Amino acid sequence: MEQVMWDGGRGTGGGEVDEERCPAGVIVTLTPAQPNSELVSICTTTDNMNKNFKWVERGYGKNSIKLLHVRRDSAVHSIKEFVVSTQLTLASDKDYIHGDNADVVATDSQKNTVYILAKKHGVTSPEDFALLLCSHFLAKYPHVQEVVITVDAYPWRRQVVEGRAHNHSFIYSPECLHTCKVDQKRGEEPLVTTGLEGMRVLKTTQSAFVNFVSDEFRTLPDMKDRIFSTIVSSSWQYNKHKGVDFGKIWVTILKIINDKFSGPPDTGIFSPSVQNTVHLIQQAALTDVPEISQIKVTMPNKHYYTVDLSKFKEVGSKDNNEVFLPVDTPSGNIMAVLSREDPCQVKSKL
Ligand SMILES: O=c1[nH]c(=O)c2[nH]c(=O)[nH]c2[nH]1
Repeated sequence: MEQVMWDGGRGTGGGEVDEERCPAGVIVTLTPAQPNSELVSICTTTDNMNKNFKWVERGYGKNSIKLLHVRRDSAVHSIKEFVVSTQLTLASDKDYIHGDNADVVATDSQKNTVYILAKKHGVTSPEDFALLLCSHFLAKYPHVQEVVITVDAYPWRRQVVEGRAHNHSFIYSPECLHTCKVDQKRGEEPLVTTGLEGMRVLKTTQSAFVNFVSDEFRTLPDMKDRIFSTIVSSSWQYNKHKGVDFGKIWVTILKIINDKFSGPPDTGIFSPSVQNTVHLIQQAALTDVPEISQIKVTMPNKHYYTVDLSKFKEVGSKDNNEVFLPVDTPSGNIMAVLSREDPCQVKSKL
């Protein structure tokens, strides 16, 4: 679609079409003048998209569709609370170019589909529900070219009361969120990406950062023993989707992150840098989980600075390694994406 930003109202009293500046054969929409701003008009062509332009991406859907599903097939109930977003890309672009809605599956209908499929098929993992939605939209609407579904799962856990798992009571345990995205193009296999977000952890020792660039810009001293705190986010791509136990793999990767950050309970694990901890996690995940082809890990370095108490007589003579100032921003931001050199090698082993 060709849009020409045009100041047609300037100096004309507003709202009048300037024939010279807006070429013939175009529809002119005059937007009302904003207070204290110049009148801006938009010229929209009725022809096909300007040949000088091409689509990079287009799609439409409903975001943040909230859903609680309760399984009640016995006295023991189970719940899943999801926030689902849908996005369809149609084979034709006539909706964008001409405003022709004949092929448009309304975002409202997309939202209804989420509830209807949850009722008909139930809900197991976020990934399986996203895969179900993708295959439904592609099968039902032959003119849909691509479907992208994202699901964020809320961290509900069954309550334990008097040492026993409760039949129908749950507690919100926001240790971290389970997210996922499934992207399926017509005629292709779905690409499943799972994520883990917002896992805030802190350890009080077994972390150092020394021997980094020393020049006129450096003020940070070598730190042989420091607090290490971060909010881990991670996402990994699957190289298959059939027969995968997504829930089990999510727990496996959560455990790897915990193991490589915390280490054994008595001794911990030494971290010479956030970068190295990120890499240890990625290496272990790609080694232990053959179903994934790559993994991204992001670890902001949430700084805790030692408070300078040296001027205070009562405590000044003693080293302070107990009282710290938590610093919200800025934080260091360390990330890496690690992939298999040859994803086919692992596929053949599966
Ligand atoms: O583990 C760290 N990596 C860095 O790159 C860095 N930079 C910094 O100021 N502190 C740290 N810590």
